[in-house]
Amino acid sequence: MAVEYIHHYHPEQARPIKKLALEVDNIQVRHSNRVILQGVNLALEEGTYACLLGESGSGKSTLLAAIAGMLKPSEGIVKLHGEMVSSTQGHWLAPEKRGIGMVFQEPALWPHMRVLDNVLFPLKSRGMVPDRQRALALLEKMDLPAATAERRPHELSGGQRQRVAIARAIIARPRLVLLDEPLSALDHSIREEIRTFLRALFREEGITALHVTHDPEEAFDLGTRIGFLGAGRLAQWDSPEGVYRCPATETVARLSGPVRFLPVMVTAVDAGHAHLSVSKDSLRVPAHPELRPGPALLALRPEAVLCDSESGARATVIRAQWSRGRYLLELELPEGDRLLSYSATGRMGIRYLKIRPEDAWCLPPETELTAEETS
Ligand SMILES: Nc1ncnc2c1ncn2[C@@H]1O[C@H](COP(=O)(O)OP(=O)(O)OP(=O)(O)O)[C@@H](O)[C@H]1O
Repeated sequence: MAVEYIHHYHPEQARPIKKLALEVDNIQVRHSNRVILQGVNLALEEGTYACLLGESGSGKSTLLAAIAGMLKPSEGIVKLHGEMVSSTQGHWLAPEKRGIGMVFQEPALWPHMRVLDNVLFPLKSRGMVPDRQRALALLEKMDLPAATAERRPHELSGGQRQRVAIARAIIARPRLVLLDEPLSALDHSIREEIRTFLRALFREEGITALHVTHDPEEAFDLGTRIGFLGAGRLAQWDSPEGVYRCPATETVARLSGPVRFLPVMVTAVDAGHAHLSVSKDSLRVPAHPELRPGPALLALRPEAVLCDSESGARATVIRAQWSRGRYLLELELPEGDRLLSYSATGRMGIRYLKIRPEDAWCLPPETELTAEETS
């Protein structure tokens, strides 16, 4: 799937040009002769909040480490705001000079310092003026009033400590903020609360962010761009809608929300659509650009399957789960394939299904590659 780069200016285009805050070009990382990342390209426009999803061990943290300068890639380049900070031709900017703010799963605050001094630490350590007013304003925006600024980290809750860590990461107006699973150790309600702060504060400050998470809800809530790493490669880099509606692979589809797959035979492909049949119905559905006639997978989100019809393919409800004001049903077709659908009722038993072709997506069967095989 094509990686999106800056859209060059064209007089007819109303879209303003934005500068690139980060360019990663053809990065390869090896550990003990094992390829961890292979040919990864991505570009972040200034002010973008991008989220990176991927299965455990797919190389997400390794990519952040390569961008931050905590490891040297064996191939490829990294540029920050147009400046080459890492290349195999000898460019190398030390991590502390890259102007990157970092937030990890654990806040890692200095226990002996007051909250205010923790937030001011990046300024002091770089010999910059410790801007107390800015620190207090950032804490205030994170709903941490002045009295909290006087406390020590152990006198705060886990969610408050992570908000302090976020304020510390942005105090020095970094060129880029990397967040590695920053909310994973927190309760659901606290995660939602901090997401609200992150969204508002990062937009207000115009900060560019790359946020690694394993939680699709978090990625879709925060990300204006979403990337997927699989076996050390970037499988997709797209808008949230693009990822959800047109996933590049079966794994991306699974990791980006509820979905089931039907094995189908594509008889023809025209103008980005595949012709196929499901339960004797002929369908023309949007298709992956690399799809060819032959065996394929039909990816069906719950929205693509209507189950309250009077007629259609017969299926049995095998599970009904109350989900945000409606039921998410799992239905089994006579051949044993399973689909998901939303319904106003959780009634078990027989339903008749219809597929909404415009909400379906046809993609080639996945060929699983491991990072080692790609080397
Ligand atoms: N220093 C290292 N030496 C050897 N192998 C490493 C090293 N660091 C990471 N790896 C391996 O690289 C692969 C990718 O690790 P990484 O932590 O980047 O994955 P991840 O996608 O962030 O995983 P998770 O979601 O579980 O945190 C893993 O197989 C890991 O064991």
